[in-house]
Amino acid sequence: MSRSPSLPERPRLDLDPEMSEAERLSAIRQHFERLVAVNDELDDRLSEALDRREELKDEVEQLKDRNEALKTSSLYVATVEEVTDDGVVIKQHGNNQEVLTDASPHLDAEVESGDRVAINDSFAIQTLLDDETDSRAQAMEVDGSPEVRYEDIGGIDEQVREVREAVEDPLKNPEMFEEVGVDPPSGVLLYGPPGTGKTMLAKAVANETDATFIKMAGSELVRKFIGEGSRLVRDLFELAADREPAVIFIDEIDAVASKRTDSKTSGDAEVQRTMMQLLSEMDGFDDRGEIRIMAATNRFDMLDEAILRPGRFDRLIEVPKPAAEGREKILEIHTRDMNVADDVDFADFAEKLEDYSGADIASLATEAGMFAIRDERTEVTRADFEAAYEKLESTDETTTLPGHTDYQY
Ligand SMILES: Nc1ncnc2c1ncn2[C@@H]1O[C@H](COP(=O)(O)OP(=O)(O)OP(=O)(O)O)[C@@H](O)[C@H]1O
Repeated sequence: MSRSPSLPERPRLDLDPEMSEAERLSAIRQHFERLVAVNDELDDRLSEALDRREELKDEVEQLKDRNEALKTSSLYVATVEEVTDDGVVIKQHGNNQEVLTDASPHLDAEVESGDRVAINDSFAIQTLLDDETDSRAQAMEVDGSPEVRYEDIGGIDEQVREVREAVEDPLKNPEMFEEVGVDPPSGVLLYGPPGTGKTMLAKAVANETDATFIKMAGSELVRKFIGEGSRLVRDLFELAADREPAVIFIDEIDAVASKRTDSKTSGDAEVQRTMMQLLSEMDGFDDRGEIRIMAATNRFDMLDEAILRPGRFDRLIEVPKPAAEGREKILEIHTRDMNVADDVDFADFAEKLEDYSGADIASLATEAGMFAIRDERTEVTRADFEAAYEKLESTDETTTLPGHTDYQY
């Protein structure tokens, strides 16, 4: 930081009593001239300082305006194509329009070709965004060979059968559908309470068909920047086309496909645009080859009917919480690798796990194992399962777990 130069030294008047009248007059005159010079210099400094203060004030105002603009207006996402002497060429996401524009002065030196940027209504670059590949990688989970198998899923055999028919058969035997002359379902929507195995079903079917599993959370599609959600949807389908056979799985689809609300905020409009992009990708689905699309929701009641039309999510599969027999099966699955004592009767124990989801049962089994470990035992006993049950039930009184919440679906 630069320091302001030190102030000029204050002139001193030294009058010697020995001096003649004329000498004293001359000394006083010189002192007066020095005082005037110092005064002039101080005047200059003062006016410089005042100018600087005005400049800083302007800068503060500009920063305030920019801050306000960033806070209140929606920004669009674009990629920098080229930095030229005449300005910066950007390409907007969403409509691919190229525009010659400028960066805000504070970004001028930083903008480089290939950067992802946020632009305002007049196309001026406002912010440099994170690397796109990072944000895409965050938004999508890609698994070349998911480990879940059908045998790992308990209590929902009928749903497994339906998913196999709607997703696996068209991937494995497309010619059968052609010969018979029926179109396989375009998209499969799994709906039901959380933790019932919807994601597992999608992973298992991808595993069984040697397909790449590509998961995107609906909440990730609801992005801050205009054009980003629809761009991610396009990326999702492009990635699936590169990796086919592939199973696309959109979790929490209600985040992008809820019934239209009356409010007209720019955020809602953006969600709407993202949903439109999703619908248009699905409508062009016939030519997409070996890609199957699945989605899941806990909020079936909230869905916009547009996504349920034929050619879109036209196969609905309800995945409920398991009944007692299913709960027993899930208990067995999650204790497969455990050393369970002979006094444990899963059929009996499953009876009391009324309203437990598969995920609740998975945590109960882990919890029972933890009780044995704490006790330094290698065998998990009936008492451990009872203790785990008591623990989860008491947690339930203060939180919403295990899944005793009323979900509307
Ligand atoms: N039917 C089931 N059989 C065996 N394990 C299950 C079952 N359902 C859930 N689980 C266990 O719960 C975990 C979470 O399940 P999953 O992610 O498939 O649920 P989900 O229905 O997709 O939930 P959400 O709606 O919260 O995404 C699984 O990894 C598994 O351990």
